[in-house]
Amino acid sequence: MAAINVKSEIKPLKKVLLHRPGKELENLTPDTLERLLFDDIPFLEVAQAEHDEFAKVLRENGVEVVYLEDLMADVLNVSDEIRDEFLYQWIDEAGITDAGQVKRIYDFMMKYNDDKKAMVMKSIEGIVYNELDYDKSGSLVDYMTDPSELLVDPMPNVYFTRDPFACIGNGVSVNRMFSETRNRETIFGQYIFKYHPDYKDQVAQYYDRNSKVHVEGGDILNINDKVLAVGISQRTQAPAIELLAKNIFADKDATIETVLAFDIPNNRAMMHLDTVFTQIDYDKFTIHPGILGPLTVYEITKGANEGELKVVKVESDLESVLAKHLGVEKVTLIQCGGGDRIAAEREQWNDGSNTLCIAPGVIVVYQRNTVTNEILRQNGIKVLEIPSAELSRGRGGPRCMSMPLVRED
Ligand SMILES: NC(=[NH2+])NCCC[C@H](N)C(=O)O
Repeated sequence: MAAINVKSEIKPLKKVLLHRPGKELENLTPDTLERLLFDDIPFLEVAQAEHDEFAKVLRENGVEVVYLEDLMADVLNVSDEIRDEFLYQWIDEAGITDAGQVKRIYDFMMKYNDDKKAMVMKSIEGIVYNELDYDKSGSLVDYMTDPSELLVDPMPNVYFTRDPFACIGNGVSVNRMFSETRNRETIFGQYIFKYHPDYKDQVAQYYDRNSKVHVEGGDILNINDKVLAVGISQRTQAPAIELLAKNIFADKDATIETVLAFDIPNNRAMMHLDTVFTQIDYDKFTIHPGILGPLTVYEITKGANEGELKVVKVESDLESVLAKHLGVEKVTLIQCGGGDRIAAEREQWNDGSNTLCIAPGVIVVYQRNTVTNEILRQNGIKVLEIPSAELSRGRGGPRCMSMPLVRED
């Protein structure tokens, strides 16, 4: 099978990419929460235990779990040139411009040279100024920097591996993110798909992280081998969807014929398409009641001439659009929180609609969404619960915390 193969949201999951949260979470402070897109500071030990449970449930159900930090360590072990290219790019994108500081950070990171995984984890964790060895007497910049300050920001959202890049068919979209903090995460995607021996020269690339417009993986849903759905959301812009569609259509090997752009509300509770609905079976979805009702969807196909698009606006409802494109008579939409507004809003906030489907009718969910989980069971879905007191503080659920690399066809 191809190195990347993801042509649905529900077919048996064979291989998935995760990141086990590390000390980057301990570099969150009340002042940085908003900028770093967290709502609270998770207790690391418990978050890690919860995450290990997530990986365990996946493995027990036949899924191969690979970690971003291991793939990146392999990449940095390929050659010293690649390692240096990464380190300097990572330092640059952390906003370090002073040549003296660049050198000190580089030298500091090279202490991890014998343990590339530790180097990767440190690059995610961030660096406090006083961790570096330095002699202030040579630099005004150093005198003016508070030693207890974070010189390099942490990347606390890396455990949401769904977003910085996204597998589409046999290719990948290496994204340009909505926020500066998350844009640094896409460096990992760039290096893994360019240099990792398992992926190098084998994976079509449908988006460039240097693009000016943003798209995030949480908005990208592989409906089937012919149809891709993308949310127009807080995180994903219309011009980015056009670019993505053009690049996919230009790939002779890609099977996708239609890109559906769903116009969803632009707010944090519904930041991505996958925070409002996820597919859980051939004809079933969990959804946030907030998007029920009339919905505008744009059907994008190839235009008359090479490189052009045809866009048709469809005013419809979610059920009809999904049924049409899935080729089923009817789809069942299972509402987060049932019919109860307070339960719906609470459980939606804790990612009750953000499930990871590992086989038709089998999903991984957060245990805390008790109302929604019970309703899912009543609908015949096999619900695998994972603990979620700490992981949920980052506002992402099992789908956000995973990037499928291979699903069965
Ligand atoms: N696919 C998702 N819904 N991801 C959720 C990501 C949450 C993350 N804290 C952010 O704000 O970016």
